[in-house]
Amino acid sequence: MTRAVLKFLPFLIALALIPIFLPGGRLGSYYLTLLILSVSYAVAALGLTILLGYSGQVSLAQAAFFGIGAYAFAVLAAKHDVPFGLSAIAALIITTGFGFLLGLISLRLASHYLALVTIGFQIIVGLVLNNWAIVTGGADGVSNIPRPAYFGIDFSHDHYFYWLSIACLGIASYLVYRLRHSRLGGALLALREDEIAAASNGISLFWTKILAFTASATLGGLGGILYASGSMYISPNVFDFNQSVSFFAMTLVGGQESIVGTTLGAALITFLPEVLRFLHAYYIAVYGALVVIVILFMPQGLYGMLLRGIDALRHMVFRSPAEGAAVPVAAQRQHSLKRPVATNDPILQITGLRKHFGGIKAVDGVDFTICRGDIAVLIGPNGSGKTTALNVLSGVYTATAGSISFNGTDITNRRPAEINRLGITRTFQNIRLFPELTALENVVIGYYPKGTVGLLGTLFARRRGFIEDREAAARARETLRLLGFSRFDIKAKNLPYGQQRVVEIARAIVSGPELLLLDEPAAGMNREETAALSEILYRIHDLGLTILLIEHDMSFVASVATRAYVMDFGQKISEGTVAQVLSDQKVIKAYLGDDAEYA
Ligand SMILES: Nc1ncnc2c1ncn2[C@@H]1O[C@H](COP(=O)(O)OP(=O)(O)OP(=O)(O)O)[C@@H](O)[C@H]1O
Repeated sequence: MTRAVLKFLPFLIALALIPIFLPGGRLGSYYLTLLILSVSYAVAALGLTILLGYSGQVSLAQAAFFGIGAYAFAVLAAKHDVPFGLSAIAALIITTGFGFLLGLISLRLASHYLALVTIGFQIIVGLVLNNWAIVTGGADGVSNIPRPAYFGIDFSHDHYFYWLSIACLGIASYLVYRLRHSRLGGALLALREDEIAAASNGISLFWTKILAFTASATLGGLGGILYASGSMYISPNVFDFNQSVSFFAMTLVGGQESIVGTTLGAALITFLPEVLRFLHAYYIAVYGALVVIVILFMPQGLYGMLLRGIDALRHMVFRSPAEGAAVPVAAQRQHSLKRPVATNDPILQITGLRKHFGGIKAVDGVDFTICRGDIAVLIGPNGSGKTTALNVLSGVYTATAGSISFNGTDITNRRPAEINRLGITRTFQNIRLFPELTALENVVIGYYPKGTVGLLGTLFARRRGFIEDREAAARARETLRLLGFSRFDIKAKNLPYGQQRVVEIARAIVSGPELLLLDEPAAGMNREETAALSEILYRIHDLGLTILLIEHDMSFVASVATRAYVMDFGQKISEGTVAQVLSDQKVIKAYLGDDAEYA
């Protein structure tokens, strides 16, 4: 709380003081009206900060939610004399419901398809507002929208209403901040960075997308209520597609991930046309060009640029201490390097597994059993179906036929997040870290399935959320240190390849799974890094994990594996110890083809 308050309070106080400096007379009250509007826009644009900035979902329908909130409130309060508070709550519920609907649609679509659907939604809402005249008043709109009177304060006075709007903005900012710095916020960011990796780390794509859309719609609705009550009159043209583009621009120009940036963006987009009015007919063109320039050349928005400038200045004045260096695992206490002993207790049983892509039989009737305590390796020539098998195991692909049983539970064709929660985690052949997040944040997201605090807890039960977040961060640090890594605060995309692999493994084991699937963990590593990796595998194994890995590096395989399975053309062709399978004629033939006899 204190951190959020310290962050926003000075900014909100500065906003609240603005009316004191406005000129008197009609000009002053005109600017005050614009300020009230810009605060209502800022609240709605904060919805896009969640949806676009955090979760990466593109929506051009924020004006629709703004409109639904405004109209639902105005119709109830002005036409049916429902008390202000009740009308506002009902309007928020209705808007959230529409957000849920759009969220459901978004589950099947992404990027430009999703953007198109949101435009369609925006247009439908515009048409309804215009044509459902009996309820919305059609083109005439709704007038005489009330303002509240609470605690003996009559908010029909513009100054008071402005301060009420600032209070709403403060509450909205606080809630968005809390969401961002919680495990649900981590899930939103993970969704933005990489959906497959997010799902494989136990994050439900369904609920996370629904959360992003409903939270965004609720804030859109709240902005609409403030707008309707602030201007006391609404008509459909305010809530059209152009306004949705304006919300988009406010979020991008200010800085799509920044709460303060979005608020400043809203003010800028509201006031810029006024500042440019001296350009007469050309002002729209110049206004458009300025917005395009900011979006093109300042991807983090104006506020992001400002913060970077301040950061650069601070670096120049006070040189920052050197970043924590990586501690090479090999340089740490050496593990006993005792080859792990496998048991005969099956943990994973695969029976008749097939995965066909049209005519390609990538996996074609494979059976194998992994026992608790195994470090099992899946080898085979390129294109033999190993990664496909792993993808089916982890729920990334659905099986064409066959069954997979984990600890006696049938997990065939379950979703990746469910499989993760049952205790199977994985890494990917082409590392799938969340590139814009730090190493620590990546690993914290791996701990997501262990968290219990939901949305209400995140927003209102601060203590529980705080304790869980602290525990997740502690576990993430501990896991990274166990793997000899200490560059917690470096963005994943800036780490060298070998260290990215280590972070990905840490992310996969932080939640304490039973079975770890590794897809070519040694790929792209030099000899030293590969040696460190075997040490890492032993440490992980020591934690009680069973490991199944795909690997091409035979000396690495020979040094770590307790059991090996060989695939060729989608089928299992050999099974046994590494030495046994490597001397199997079928395996030699699969690798060397017709040269096998000669070899
Ligand atoms: N999504 C997909 N759509 C169509 N074909 C696919 C798909 N994924 C894999 N395949 C095909 O399935 C076969 C097996 O591929 P897979 O990646 O599983 O092999 P692999 O043994 O992991 O190879 P490598 O060792 O090179 O990674 C290949 O012919 C590949 O082209």
